Amino acid sequence: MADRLFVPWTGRDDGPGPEHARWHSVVRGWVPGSTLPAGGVVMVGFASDEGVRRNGGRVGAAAGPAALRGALASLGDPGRPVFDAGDVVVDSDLEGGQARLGAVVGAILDAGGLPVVLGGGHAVAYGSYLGWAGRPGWGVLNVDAHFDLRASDRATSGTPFAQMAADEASAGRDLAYAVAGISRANNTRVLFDAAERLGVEVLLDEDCTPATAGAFAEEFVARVDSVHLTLDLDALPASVAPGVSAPAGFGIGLDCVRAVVRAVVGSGTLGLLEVAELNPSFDVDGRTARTAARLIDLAVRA
Ligand SMILES: N=CN[C@@H](CCC(=O)O)C(=O)O
Ligand SMILES: [Mn+2]
Ligand SMILES: [Mn+2]
Repeated sequence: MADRLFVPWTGRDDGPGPEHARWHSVVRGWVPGSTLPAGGVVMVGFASDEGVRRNGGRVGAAAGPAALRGALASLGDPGRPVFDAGDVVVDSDLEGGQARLGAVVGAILDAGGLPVVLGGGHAVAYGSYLGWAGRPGWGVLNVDAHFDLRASDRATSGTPFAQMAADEASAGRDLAYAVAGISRANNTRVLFDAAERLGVEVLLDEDCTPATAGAFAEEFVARVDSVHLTLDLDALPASVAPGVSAPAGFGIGLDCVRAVVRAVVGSGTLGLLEVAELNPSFDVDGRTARTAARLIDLAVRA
């Protein structure tokens, strides 16, 4: 399937002039290989739910990037240059899509930009990783009810961090991976064992408060130079984020997720922001998309 180029955004229009500016009026198209101004943010969508399908989940996340753009569009001007590189569109060739996403992310990093990756099922994370793999000092901080460390002979939405760990091990490195929001009940012993074997730092959902989540993120950022921050929306309570494949029975408070985002942004180590698992077909009144849009806005607002 052909990838989608930038399409100009639309949204509420209160009149001309910078005082009325919103995301939709300031976002510009961006093509890999071109330059970026200082502080440039580049969004790229990963329109894919093939990994969710392979993982036995509820498909629909391929429509996530469009819903995220729709929810961002009418928020006020974020105050820094924002660009949109369009969507990597994936059919059954998930691996090909991940490779294409990696190439776009790598080009954004080469241009000095901050990639903001709009998922897509959580298989998006391995595609983003392919963009930073081999660059020194990177690590991945996941906010998720699930480890996504499944052993499998092919990529799914449940395998991205196992794939990263395997690639890093092949290159003689350890993957710096921490995850906040883990549900003890929704991950089997096999997955906890895999996490322990890989030295993954874990903060359970039941232990998350804004203070513990913020401190957990601060500890992680202290040991890396650049953070791939990936937000799986199923970490949030189902009432806040119904629009996902696997809604949470408990979930962690939005204030905990905000504490993580603030800690990473405040440390100056945010290297890549990613939102995963938005499934608009299960959303209620766009609340999951709106929440995700505010988290993106929180992370990039000047
Ligand atoms: N991204 C995938 N995450 C979960 C899905 C769990 C579920 O569907 O219950 C996983 O594989 O563990
Ligand atoms: Mn996940
Ligand atoms: Mn999850």
